[in-house]
Amino acid sequence: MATEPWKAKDWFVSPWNYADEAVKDLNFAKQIKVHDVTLRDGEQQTGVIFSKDEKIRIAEALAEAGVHRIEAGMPVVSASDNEAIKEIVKRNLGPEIFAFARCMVDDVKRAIDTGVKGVVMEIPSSMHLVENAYRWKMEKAIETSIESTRYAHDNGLEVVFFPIDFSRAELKWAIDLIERVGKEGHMDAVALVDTFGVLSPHAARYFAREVKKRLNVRLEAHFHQDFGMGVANTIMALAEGVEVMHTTVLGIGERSGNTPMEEVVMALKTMYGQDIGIDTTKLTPLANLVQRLAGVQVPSNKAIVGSGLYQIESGIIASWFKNCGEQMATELFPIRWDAVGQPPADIVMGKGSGIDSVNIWLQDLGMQVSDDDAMTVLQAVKAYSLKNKKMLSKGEFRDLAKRVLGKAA
Ligand SMILES: CC(=O)SCCNC(=O)CCNC(=O)[C@H](O)C(C)(C)COP(=O)(O)OP(=O)(O)OC[C@H]1O[C@@H](n2cnc3c(N)ncnc32)[C@H](O)[C@@H]1OP(=O)(O)O
Ligand SMILES: O=C(O)CCC(=O)C(=O)O
Repeated sequence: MATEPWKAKDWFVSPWNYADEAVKDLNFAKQIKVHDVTLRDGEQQTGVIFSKDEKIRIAEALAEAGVHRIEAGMPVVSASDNEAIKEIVKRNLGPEIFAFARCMVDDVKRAIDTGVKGVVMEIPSSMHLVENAYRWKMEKAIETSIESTRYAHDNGLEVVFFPIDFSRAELKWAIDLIERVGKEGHMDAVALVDTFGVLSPHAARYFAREVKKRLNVRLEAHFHQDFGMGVANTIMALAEGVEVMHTTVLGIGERSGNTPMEEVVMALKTMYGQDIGIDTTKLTPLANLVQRLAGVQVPSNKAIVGSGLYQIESGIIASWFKNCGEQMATELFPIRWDAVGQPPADIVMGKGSGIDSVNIWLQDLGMQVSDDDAMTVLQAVKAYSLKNKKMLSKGEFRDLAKRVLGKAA
């Protein structure tokens, strides 16, 4: 590892992330893999609908970014999903392709028919959800899990067992049941599932540790964002040796969504020294593609991929940028724009602008003005921005500057 891994060409994070005392209990797996669920759980975000072709386009972009595994969908949801999964398998894009299924032999048959390598198999696992939401007896959940996971395995599929609401179940009891399904049925991996995003980071470590003690299979983290904890929880689980993280592009997904891939990937790389092999320069183009095809609004300040992250309005920051230049851009941005495929930093003009911003824009227009005139323009910019509740375009700035300085437009 580099001697100062917190400060590299492309990033500058806190040195404390690497302090011996801070890292002593972190036990990351040698190879951490991304299992992308944008095409299944991501599409479960209300109102998000991907056509077959859109799913294929997203799968291609995920493959280009180096995602290790794609959950391409649930065949029973629609004929279009079924066809999309088949086509994604056929294209042999690079990542392993999995399908999602209920713990039902019929669902597994549909997965087999698509040609996928593996299947993520869901079953409710908390007593309250089984009784209240499914109105089943627990024994039914166990029997159908055993029968269907065995069927999947016997037919050549890799099985990731997916206990819905695992994080709200009585832990020891749930592990006992899962152990039984593993013995009498089959599982190659178990997902630590926080269906309702109700796990805290300290409990995520405990969760991973307790399951790891008892189940000798690969563990995978599937966390939701109801309290915004998905990223922290995923990293804490990975720090306990969990090998696979389930994420979506932009964190789209059911309710407040899933763990956003771009955030975990960049946090792992910069704050934990874990490069998991994703081409991070593809993160913003991938996010832009998914945003467009999903038709969702993404806040401009969204971590890593937001459209406004490298726009500098605040005058003080604009002065920092003037002094640091592109060379020392990580003094004011924790990650360089090109490392995540963002456009270069840009000074924009608005109510928060300062004198350096105005002088830079005036210079760009070829206007040499006195300090007093620059101040007059700055005050006019602030008034204009406040009145119109917007930033100024280059054209608006030029017209305003010429008007207040008494020059012909
Ligand atoms: C926490 C979450 O994320 S929930 C979101 C889950 N994802 C989705 O719902 C994806 C979109 N859903 C759909 O397209 C449809 O709901 C489908 C195709 C999945 C199912 O179709 P539906 O018309 O709702 O139900 P369908 O009648 O086919 O199946 C219901 C049966 O599945 C059984 N079932 C439900 N979940 C499971 C499971 N995990 N394992 C085994 N059986 C299950 C039910 O008990 C019921 O059985 P029964 O007919 O013997 O009573
Ligand atoms: O129930 C399902 O179909 C999906 C469940 C899920 O993604 C979750 O529990 O987080």
